[in-house]
Order: sequence, then C-alpha cells, then structure tokens
Amino acid sequence: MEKNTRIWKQEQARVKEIIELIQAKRQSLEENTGQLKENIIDLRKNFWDDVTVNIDEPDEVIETYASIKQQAELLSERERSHGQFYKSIKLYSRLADSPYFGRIDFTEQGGQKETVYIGIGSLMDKEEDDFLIYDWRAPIASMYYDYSPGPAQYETPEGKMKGEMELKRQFLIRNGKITGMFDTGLTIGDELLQQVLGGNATSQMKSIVATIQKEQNQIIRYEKNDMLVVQGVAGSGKTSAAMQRIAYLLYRYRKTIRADQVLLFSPNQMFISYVASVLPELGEENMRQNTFQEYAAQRLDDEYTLESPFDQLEYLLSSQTEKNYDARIDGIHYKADLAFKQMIDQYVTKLAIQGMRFRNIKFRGELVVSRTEISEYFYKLNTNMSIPNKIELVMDWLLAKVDDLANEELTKDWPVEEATFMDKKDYLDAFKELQKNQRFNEETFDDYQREEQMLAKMIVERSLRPLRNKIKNLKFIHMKKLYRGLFEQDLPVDYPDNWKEIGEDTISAIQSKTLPAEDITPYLYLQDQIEGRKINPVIQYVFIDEAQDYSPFQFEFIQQLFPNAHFTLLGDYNQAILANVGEAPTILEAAGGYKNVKRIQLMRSYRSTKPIVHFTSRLIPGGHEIEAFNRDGRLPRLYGLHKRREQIDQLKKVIEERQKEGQETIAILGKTKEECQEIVSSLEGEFSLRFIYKESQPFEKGLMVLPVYLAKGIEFDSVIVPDASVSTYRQESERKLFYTACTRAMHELDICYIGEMSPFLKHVPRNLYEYE
Ligand SMILES: Nc1ncnc2c1ncn2[C@@H]1O[C@H](COP(=O)(O)OP(=O)(O)OP(=O)(O)O)[C@@H](O)[C@H]1O
Repeated sequence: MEKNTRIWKQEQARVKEIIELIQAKRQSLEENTGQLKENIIDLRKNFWDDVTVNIDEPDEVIETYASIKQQAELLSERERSHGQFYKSIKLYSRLADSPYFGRIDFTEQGGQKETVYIGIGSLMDKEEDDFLIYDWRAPIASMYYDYSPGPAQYETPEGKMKGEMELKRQFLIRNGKITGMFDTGLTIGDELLQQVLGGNATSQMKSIVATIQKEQNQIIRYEKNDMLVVQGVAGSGKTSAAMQRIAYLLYRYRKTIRADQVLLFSPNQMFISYVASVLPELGEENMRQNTFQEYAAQRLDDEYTLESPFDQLEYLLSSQTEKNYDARIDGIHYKADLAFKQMIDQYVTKLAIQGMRFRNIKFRGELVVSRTEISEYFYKLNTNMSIPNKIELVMDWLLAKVDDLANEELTKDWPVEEATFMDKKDYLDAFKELQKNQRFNEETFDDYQREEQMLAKMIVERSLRPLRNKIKNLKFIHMKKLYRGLFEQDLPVDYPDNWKEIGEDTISAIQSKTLPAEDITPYLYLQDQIEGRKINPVIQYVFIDEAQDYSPFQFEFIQQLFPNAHFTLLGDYNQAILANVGEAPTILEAAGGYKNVKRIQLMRSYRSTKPIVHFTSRLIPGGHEIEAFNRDGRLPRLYGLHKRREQIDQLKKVIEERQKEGQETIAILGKTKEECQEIVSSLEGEFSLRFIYKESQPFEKGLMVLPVYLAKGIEFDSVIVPDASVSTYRQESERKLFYTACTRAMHELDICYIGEMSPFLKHVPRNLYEYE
C-alpha cells in the first residue's frame, strides 16, 4: 500500500497512540516492580522476625510450622508477582518497538464488527476492558492464519464462532513506524514472506509468528491426539512450527504447564544453540533440550566411552574396505529394529529362570558375598515376582550383609590403627562429623577410649560407604556380562545372517569399554528391564526434531521414558542420514502402527529460492511433489573439473564471488570430516574460515567448512558442495546425505565435481542448472 494515504495515516496514528499507552503502562509497572522488589528484600531479611518459633511442646511445634509456612507462602507469592511483572515489562519493551503485525476485521454471525490487531503479546486498554492487541495465540487470532477475507470461523472452548472476515491487513512496524502495509488476499502475503525469506541467514533461528502459513498453523494449534507426526520436505518450516507450537502450548495451558515440562530432542549441540533464542524472543521461557546421546551419557556415567551417531556415520562413510564392515551394517540395522527389542524381551524372560550375572562383593580385597551366593539368593525368591522387584530384595539383603560386615570389621585391628595414624585435618573432620551426627560432645571426646572407639566406627563406616553406594546403585548386577549374554545365547529364532560376527564384534567393543552407537538404546533398554524403568512422569510434551534419524526401537524406548507425555515428531524421510535407520522405515512411517496418530504433511519449501528447490527436488524420488515458495534467484551452478588440483582453485573463485555479493554465511559442506580437513588445509592461508568438526562448536556467521551431518537442521546463505563426483556420492545410502547438503542453501548453491558427476546429478534436467 502506498505511503501517506488516508488509511496509512490513520494506522500510523493508532500505532503512535498504542505505543504511548504501552510506555505509560511500562512506567507504572516499573514503579510497582521497584516497590515489590524492596518488599521482597525486606521480607527475606526479616523472615524470622515475623515467625513465632517455639518447639518445646508438640502444639507449639505445629504452630511454629504453620507460621513458617505462612511466611514462606507470602514470600513466594510476592516473588511470583515480581516474576510476572518482570515478564510484562519485557513484553512491553518488545511491543513498544513493534506492537503488532496483523489486523483482521471480523463480524460474528448476528454480532458487530470487531477490529482485531494481532501481535506477539496481548495489550488491554487503560480500563483493562478491551483488547487493543491480541496475542497471536488467542483463539480469534487463528483466523488471521487460516482464512482469506470471506466466511471464516475459529474454535473457542465454547464451540465454533462463525462469521465474515472483511479485511486482513499486514504491517511491518519498526521503531514505532509503519514501514510496510499490505492488504492481503489468499495466503499471508507473499510480499511480507518474500521480504523475510530474502534476508540473510542468521546464527539464531527466528520466530515466524508474523507469517505463519495455514498448513503450519495446523501443526502449531493441534490439540487432539497423543501423537502428532509431521512429515515435511526440506525447508518447509518443521523446526519453526515446532518452536511456535511450544510457545502456543505454553500459552494455551499456561495454568497447568511450565516450560520445563516440555522437552525437545535435538539432533546435536549446534542445533540446540541455534534454536535457543526463539522462545525468549516470544516472551516465553525455553523448554528443556537434550540430545539422545546426552541422555544416554548421563545414564551410563563413565562406564563406557559412547560412540556418537556422527562418529558411527564417519565410520560407515570412510571404512567400506574394513573387514567387518558388512557385519556392522547388518548389526546396525538389526539393532535398530523392534525385532531386536523382542529378542531382548525373550532374553529377559529366560533370565527370570536362569542366567543372571552378578559381581562378587568385596571389601578390602576380601570376598564378602560371592556372585554365586547372590545368584542363589536371587533365584530362591518367588518366581512370580518381576526381576526388578527381586533385584530390590537382593539389594536390601546385601545392605544387611554390609551392616553385619561393619560390626565384624569393628572387632579387627585395622580401624584402630587407621585412627591412630590419622592426620590433623582428618582428625578434625572426623570430630566435626561425629558432632554433626550428635554422637559426641566435647567432654566425651576427651575420653580416650571412647574417642578411639568412635573414630574406629567412623572409619569403618567411611570405608564401607562406597560399597553401600555401589549396592544402592545396583552395581552388583554385571550389566556388561548380561548384555554379552544376549549375543552368546543359542541362536535366536529370527536372527540375521551375520549374527555370529555381529555378536563377536559387539562383545569385543564392550570388552574395551566402548559402546557402539547402535548398542546404546538396546543396552539401556536391557538395563531398564533388569533394574526397573527409569521414567520421567513430569514431562508433558516431548518433541523429536529430525525424527527420521531415530530408530523404531529408540522411539519406543523414549516413549516408555515419558509415560505422561504427548508426542510431536517432525522429520523428513528424504533426510534420513544416520545409519541406524538404513533403508528400514523411519519412525515417521513406523509411527503409523501406533494408535491415535495424527499425520500432517508439509510439501512447500520456504528456505531456498525457487530455482534451488526445483533443482534439489530432482535429487530424490517423488521430489516432483515438492512445491517451491515463489522466491526468485539464480540457478544452481555445477563445475565439472578434470583434475583434483583444479578443485581448490574453483572453490577459491566461488568463495570470492559469494563474499563479494555480500553472502554472510557461506558453508562448504563436505561428506566426511577427512574431506573437510583437506579443504581447510588448502584454503586456510587465504581465507578466514572456521572448521567445524565437532557438534559442540558454536554456529556463527562467516565462511565455514563442515561435514553435512553437522549441518542438519541449519541453513546458510550460500552452500558449496566441494565434491559431487561419482566416487563420492554414488550409493543409494549417500543420496539423502547429498540431498541434505544441497537443501541447506537459502540463496546460492554451487557444486563441484571431478571427472564424472554423481549419478544423482545426472537425472536433473539441464535447464535447472548452469554449467561451467
Ligand atoms: N511461515 C514462515 N514464515 C517465515 N519464514 C518461514 C516460514 N516457514 C519457514 N520459514 C523459514 O524457512 C526456513 C526453513 O525453516 P525450518 O528450518 O523450520 O524448516 P525445516 O522443515 O525444519 O527444515 P529442514 O528439515 O530442511 O531442516 C527458515 O529460515 C524459516 O525461518
């Protein structure tokens, strides 16, 4: 819309008024917050002054307790209000810059026309009667995303509200000034989206509230089934929709759900930091984020070195010639499958009758309880009891044995000897510890005999502490041997061809204290069947992004961990790059087997320009169904080189061109770490670049070289694939990796190859790229 029209001026005048009101509200809130803060500090300082403490009589104890409770509640209520005030001040600061981005005029059937302005938070008028701005998550705001002018409706807790939408308007407001205004038709204005998508890549993902598309809104506001599965093509806004959905749920259920009851499983650490600012930008606290690997590492302490799924992928991409390569691939696929879970279940059933493995319990080098004794005790327990229940009884039995041991040890000489040789610091510590336990006072400590006795007892207790802890942590179960046993049993019914080799390799890995990536889930699962499940009942919503890379077994395991959670899975089976899935159906497809699953498909790609989407969609089967958002750009470029040494010169040329054009984030995406390393060595002297080879490195703007698997979920202004020769990308298993690399590009895509091009490129029609 043209500037300075009557409508423009009217809208600008309203913006001005609203901002003045926001500022006034903010000021008054700041004053109140100041007072409240002082109040809280006072309350904390004088907490005990207002509490009557008397604990001589039982009645008085109850009174004291009530008085402390009342005071604590008062304090926490004030602190909560302070938190709320603080949150509102932050929201006002954001609204003062850009109070809203949309407006709809809506007349409910039989009602009056209502003008609804929509922003990232709501604002009431001075009298607190009417909404001047509606939060984008309010029910009425959903029409903004779902309808073009004409008949429209929205859901409320009381039912459907139907009516007519007369106007739908978009605003771009910066620093309190309208810089763009569009009256829109069908979808949320191409113009605005064009502007947003045309910008440079950022090191932090942005919120998309102003331009959420109808199909994405469906994901964001979905509330019915327990499981929502989103299959969306590369760049279709899955991660964006997931983040907005979390913000939506935190708003919709704000009385019952806190941000720390929502958990997002992310593909890697870099991704975690990439999405970390979206919710705070929307005024919400961040949800919990974890990688599966992190979860496993916490569970397994430092018993094993865990292979990361990326190291596993590196092995698969670089070690084809190694002796056991085929067996490993078979093993990876088999261990990802639910058949393997079943095999473990059957194994556990057998263990209930025989075959459990325990460790000897030793103290000071001497056997206290032998593994045979533990086993005998275990198998004497009632056979109807579950293994975890029996284990608990074994634990109690062992702890009682340690109590007996403690008494026995006290009759020996070593505790007294150790007490005699205690240095001064230990002696003082011991004294304090005994005092703390109120076993002693200063007078009795002077009594030499008693002192010796007490110290000896303490020394025995101290020395037994690690043993007790180990027993409490169920370390008397020989998990390593139990897992081994799984591969040593008689051949299972449905075993894979390479079963013997798979078993030998697994056993040798765990003997050397390494847990291969494919064994992590089965190992933890077996452990849970023996020790009892470690569930987390607090989490209400679990999101799994890049869900195509989770195995069906892994997914079932995660589901069991969070029995009270609703699940949202988002992924793209064309980007399944991790080996645990292989050619087996990913959980995006497998989830079809679950009850109450709602599936949503996203076919439109927003990240890349239209020419890049047209090009990349030819790299995968079924790609013709992918729709490109209408954003212009140059055709991708292919560089056919004859010799390897030409490659570096070509890369240099391309980098210089892209930098000159102002592309801020340029990524050279190699297939393996080794390929990247070679490129880095050749370019290092001439360019300032970063080599990202570990997921823990932060993602920043600039020129970088990294393996494709670390670029999962992330995007760059310009992507350069350094080597798409037939020798690098040939096998079907590499197709998805190549596709993932190319679809990271927002604006520019350059691809080099040496000699013959990859067969995946041969199917791309010649008019979809430039050739040099
Ligand atoms: N409605 C929208 N408005 C503005 N930008 C959008 C919208 N939807 C998606 N985008 C942008 O498109 C890009 C891709 O989005 P996102 O990363 O969420 O997609 P994805 O489906 O998770 O991608 P991939 O599977 O390829 O990693 C991001 O830059 C995002 O901001």
